[in-house]
Amino acid sequence: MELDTNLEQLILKLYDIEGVKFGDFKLKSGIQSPAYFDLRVIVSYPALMREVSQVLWQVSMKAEKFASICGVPYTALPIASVMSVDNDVPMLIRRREAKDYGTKKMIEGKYNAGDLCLVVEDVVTSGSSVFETVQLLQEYGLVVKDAVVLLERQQGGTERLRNDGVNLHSVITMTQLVTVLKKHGKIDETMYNRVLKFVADNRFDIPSQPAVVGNGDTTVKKAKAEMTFKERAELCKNELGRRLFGLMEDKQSNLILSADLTKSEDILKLVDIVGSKVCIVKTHADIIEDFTVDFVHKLQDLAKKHNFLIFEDRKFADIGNTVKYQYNNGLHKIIEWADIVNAHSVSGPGVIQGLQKVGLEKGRACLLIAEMSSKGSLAKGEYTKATVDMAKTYSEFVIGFISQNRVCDDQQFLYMTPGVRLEEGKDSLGQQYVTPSVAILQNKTDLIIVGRNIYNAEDPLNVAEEFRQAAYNAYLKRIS
Ligand SMILES: O=c1ccn([C@@H]2O[C@H](COP(=O)(O)O)[C@@H](O)[C@H]2O)c(=O)[nH]1
Repeated sequence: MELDTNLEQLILKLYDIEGVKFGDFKLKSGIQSPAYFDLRVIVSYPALMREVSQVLWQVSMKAEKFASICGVPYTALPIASVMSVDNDVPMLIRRREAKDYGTKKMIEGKYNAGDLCLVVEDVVTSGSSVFETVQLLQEYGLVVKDAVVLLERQQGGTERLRNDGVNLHSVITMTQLVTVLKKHGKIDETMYNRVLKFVADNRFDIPSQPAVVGNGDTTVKKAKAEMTFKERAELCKNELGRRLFGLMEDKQSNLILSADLTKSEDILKLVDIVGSKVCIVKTHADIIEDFTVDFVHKLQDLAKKHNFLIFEDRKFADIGNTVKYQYNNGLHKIIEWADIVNAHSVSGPGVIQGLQKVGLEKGRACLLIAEMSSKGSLAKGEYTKATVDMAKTYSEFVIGFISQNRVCDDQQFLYMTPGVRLEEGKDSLGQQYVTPSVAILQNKTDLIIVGRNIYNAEDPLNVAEEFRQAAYNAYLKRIS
């Protein structure tokens, strides 16, 4: 569809302020994209901010009459504020994290249960950010039927939201954007085609056919896209793995606490606080300054009390004979207390053979590191594929992967994702973060691993509960 001149001018302005860029960009999902949008920059251009708010307001006229509007944090927050003030419509603020004092409300502002609220967003790709906000508003009794977005990337967001009962009204589509920029000589034909191909090749479509998953004895048993954790337990060849699948569903938790503290007392205190919210507690024994057998016993007592498994994130990576000793002997005697350990596949299958030689008879299980969350990780492509093949060969002991994505379509395995925070971002040492919904809904992994965001929180219990809900609700949504 052709755009009117005002929208053409708006697109050119967004390009001029570098809100829209072309080249090679790594998206939060790890995918390489030829186009990148950073509309946060609009706050530095008040006239453009007003223009964007006005076009979004115009498109909101297609929505059912609403009582309030709510911007998806953060970029759409100031946009929604301008729409609210200019059009005298009340606004609600969605918090990213609950305050640990006062009301602890995640939605701020005045509203009544049953009020219709319009959601405002700057860019939609899969629709997951809009949907997270919709879900939260619904939890507070609000009703959402419509959302408006400045730029729809045409990667399936509109369809996914429609499937969730939300009509998305967009001002500009990706096709319209690149058509205008090509027409005005801002991008050439090659980039135009690259972007459109990227969009077509990277859609987050709702599965319309029953998925054909796995092979041989792990084939899906019923005509639906995704099996439940309990159903998948039946496919798992390791008893501890089966227990974990069941535990996740019984406890309604696919949250792993990464208890990366250096004093045993601090770890035990933290684990006792959040133990009821997690299905696994992950340790790094070699960072604990006062590691003792007594600490291990206390941790095991807490595991019984709160019903979670213990995962020592040892990342074995040597030849089979050496890892066998590292697992069984030494100061930490990991085999004695860790239900689960993990290994890099870099040294070949010998690492699994060495570990399973001592681990299997004790009822232990192992994860392979198929991908890492850190920037520049070499665990990708052929390495990841070879890791998956190894896991399939040793699936009596290997119950899944540490990975950022569902690295294979085999539902006997569990996919566990580190680098998860309530907001996307990174730390200063290469760690990269996605949100629980990106991990579970978009990248289709099963469990999230969270460290600093929980143990550094003033109220770890509250934050752990927030992660638990976000991750488990995302799983429920995926299987529904
Ligand atoms: O690819 C990987 C593999 C392991 N980790 C571990 O997970 C936690 C993450 O901690 P945050 O504080 O939430 O960043 C940590 O123990 C890492 O060693 C990972 O981050 N990425």
